Amino acid sequence: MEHSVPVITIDGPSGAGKGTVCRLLADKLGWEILDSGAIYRVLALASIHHQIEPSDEESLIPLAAHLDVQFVAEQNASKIILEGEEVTHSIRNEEVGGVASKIAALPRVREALLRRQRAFRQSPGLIADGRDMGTVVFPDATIKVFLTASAEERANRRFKELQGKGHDVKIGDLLSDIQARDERDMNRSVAPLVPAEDAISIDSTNLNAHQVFEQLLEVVESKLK
Ligand SMILES: Nc1ncnc2c1ncn2[C@@H]1O[C@H](COP(=O)(O)OP(=O)(O)O)[C@@H](O)[C@H]1O
Ligand SMILES: Nc1ccn([C@@H]2O[C@H](COP(=O)(O)OP(=O)(O)O)[C@@H](O)[C@H]2O)c(=O)n1
Repeated sequence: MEHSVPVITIDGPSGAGKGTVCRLLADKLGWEILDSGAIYRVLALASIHHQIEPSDEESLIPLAAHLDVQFVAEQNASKIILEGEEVTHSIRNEEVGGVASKIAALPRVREALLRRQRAFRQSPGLIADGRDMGTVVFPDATIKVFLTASAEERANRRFKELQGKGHDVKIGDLLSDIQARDERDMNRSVAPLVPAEDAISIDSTNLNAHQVFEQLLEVVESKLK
């Protein structure tokens, strides 16, 4: 049965600019956002707090199924609360990203998070950011986008972002973290990072965020007409 609430999926690797373009599009259309990566990151942080190893699928499944997380909408962003504690910023480091991508390779953990992700589909529409939004979570999405950029450019973007926040980071370390995460995300057996067959691909290596948004908006406006 066709779902009446439209979804735009934006999948791609770390640092491609998905979050940035999702926010611009959500502002423009007045739609909700699903940051699915944040759910995997919150689960990763919860596993660290509870001292559960990323390979311990049996313990991670109930943790995923009962994850006590809230996304509280604020004016410009959304605040993320895990077990009563604000984790909006603490989930954003590379350690948590690395654990998230290990946990995300476990099929039954992904399964346990499916319903929670689909519940974000609410009127007037949803923009879903992740790795498998168009392939697995919302296969019937109205518009599917696969956003990429070279690994070097993505590492460079993260470098600038983290430096801007006062973190002492090395670009070489960021590049190897990104490459390790790409490798795991693309080669896992379940919901690997691949473009959906019906996705539109955009390579943002030589485009700024505004140019990517303009390209996307053209596609969206012609499809939603
Ligand atoms: N097209 C672009 N060109 C340059 N920098 C970008 C572009 N899109 C996003 N950025 C910056 O790159 C970093 C990563 O973007 P983000 O949206 O978080 O990527 P993702 O959600 O795909 O991991 C951020 O600091 C963001 O401001
Ligand atoms: N839909 C999704 C979203 C994230 N993930 C996993 O969660 C990790 C963190 O996702 P993220 O979107 O926050 O990562 P960044 O792109 O922000 O670096 C990814 O490396 C994936 O392994 C996933 O498997 N499926």
